[in-house]
Amino acid sequence: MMIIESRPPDPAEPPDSSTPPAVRAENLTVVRGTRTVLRGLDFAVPRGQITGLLGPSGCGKSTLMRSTVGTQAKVTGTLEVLGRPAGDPSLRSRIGYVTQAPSVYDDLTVRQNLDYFAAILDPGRAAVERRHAGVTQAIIDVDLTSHADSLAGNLSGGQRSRVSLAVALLGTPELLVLDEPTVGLDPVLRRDLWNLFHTIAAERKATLLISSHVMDEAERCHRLLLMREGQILADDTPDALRERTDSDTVEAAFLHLVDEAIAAGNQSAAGDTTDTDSPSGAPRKETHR
Ligand SMILES: Nc1ncnc2c1ncn2[C@@H]1O[C@H](COP(=O)(O)OP(=O)(O)OP(=O)(O)O)[C@@H](O)[C@H]1O
Repeated sequence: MMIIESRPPDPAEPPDSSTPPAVRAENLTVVRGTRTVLRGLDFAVPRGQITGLLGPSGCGKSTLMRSTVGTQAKVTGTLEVLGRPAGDPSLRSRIGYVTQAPSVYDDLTVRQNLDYFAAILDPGRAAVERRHAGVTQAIIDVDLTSHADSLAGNLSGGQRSRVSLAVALLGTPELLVLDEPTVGLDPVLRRDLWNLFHTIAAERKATLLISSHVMDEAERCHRLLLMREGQILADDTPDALRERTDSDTVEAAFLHLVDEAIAAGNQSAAGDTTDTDSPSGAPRKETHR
């Protein structure tokens, strides 16, 4: 694998305005239990780029991802994915999704895990060779060739995460939704995975939506959705965010935006006591394009 730079390479191509964005949300609202977890979000995720979804634990990142892949209940508002309503059956083979917990069978080897999922995606005897080639390529992509015949149960946490990622890469999906794929990994593995994400975006022209609560990973994304308490604080490039907030890092920019949101919330609370929907008094959203 190549060495990653701390700044992301340019996207393969500028976003094509004639095709709809990979994800488009308007007034996206999600209720879980008795709580409104996502609060009227508006955003667009452009195609062919890496968009980072960043925010503190519990702010709603996984909920937004589950909504995008169609596994979340009680979703209202508009949510379009690759030009179709989220959850549309036609999207199943076009999206790869990796949850936070690696979903692999411990009693199967790496290759057997992939063979199993490949057979579901692309069944039939006629597809044997195509499946074999796809599985071999996915194992190479995640750098697990030397462990292809190891039982998944005997792998390290990072290696198991990469098996999950390899499963998501089968079938060359147009959109990859990765929920905290680097959590718990050492710095070298994190760097290698980010290299892989950039290769996937550049060579396959795929769109990647990647969540993280590690702010230094933000610098590796083409665009960022910064979230806090179920709302979007900012939707912009890392450069634009740093510039706009006069900050050296995305982390400092994020803190600046949080302070701004709290100050604006305090002001509106002082002037208007009727809006009790926002738990921290933060504004409903601030979307910058
Ligand atoms: N089944 C549920 N019922 C009620 N509330 C829930 C449920 N699942 C999650 N929540 C709440 O929804 C909010 C958003 O959760 P979510 O998992 O989307 O956050 P997150 O940003 O992905 O967090 P993390 O980074 O820790 O994974 C949290 O406050 C959480 O407590």
